[in-house]
Amino acid sequence: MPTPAADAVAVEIAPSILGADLGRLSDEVAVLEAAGADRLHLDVMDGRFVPNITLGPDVVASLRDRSRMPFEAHLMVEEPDHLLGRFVEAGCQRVVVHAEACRHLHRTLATVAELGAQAGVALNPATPASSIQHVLKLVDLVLVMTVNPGFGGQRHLASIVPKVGQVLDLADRAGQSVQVEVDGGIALDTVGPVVRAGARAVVVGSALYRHPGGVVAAIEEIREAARAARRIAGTVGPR
Ligand SMILES: O=C(CO)[C@H](O)[C@H](O)COP(=O)(O)O
Ligand SMILES: [Fe+2]
Repeated sequence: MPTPAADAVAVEIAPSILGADLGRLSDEVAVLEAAGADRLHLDVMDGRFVPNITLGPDVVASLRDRSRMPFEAHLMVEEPDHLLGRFVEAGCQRVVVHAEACRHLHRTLATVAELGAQAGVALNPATPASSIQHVLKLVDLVLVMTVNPGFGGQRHLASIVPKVGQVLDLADRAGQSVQVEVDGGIALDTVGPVVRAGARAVVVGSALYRHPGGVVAAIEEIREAARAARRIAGTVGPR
């Protein structure tokens, strides 16, 4: 299997641990790393922005010592400014905040960069691509949500997928380069359209843990389906 970096049609796979056995979290992370995950997607929920509570920076810090994968924190947190430093110190290379959760989005993203991490911005299904036009120069990643955030295992909203192309068009016109990652209900049957729309990374949660062959087989199959979708689309350039 070619390494993603050497593979012109690679799509990065970022497992979400939401579907894992959280009582064995560090073992589950080790399995994902051994399975070839490109980075770990850490879903942080505050019980306010979304109706669920998950993990905080102390849990991330203890996982950091046990894994060499890049960590990406997806902060589903209302007004997250006070937590940005905690997640960077805990070892997150990228911090993704929700456009809808930040009163001063530009300032929040600039703070992430000042803290030395890569900044990402996430969009709820109802939030248009145009709402982040003014911050595209501050982010390296746009996370397009294809579920309403808050829970793993929800049905993928295929109607939101065209937003991937809309974000990429906006970035092109602004002369900015961003990666679009799609999060929500990604599985073998949903990964193709999001990749053909231009996504170059996908978050995968419950599909990994539902697969009868286990996490390794699930990552392998979804990675191959994503590569096939890129080949079919004939889009092996940056998009
Ligand atoms: O941000 C999220 C939910 O808010 C999760 O990353 C996402 O839902 C992953 O789980 P699944 O693949 O099961 O949808
Ligand atoms: Fe997520």
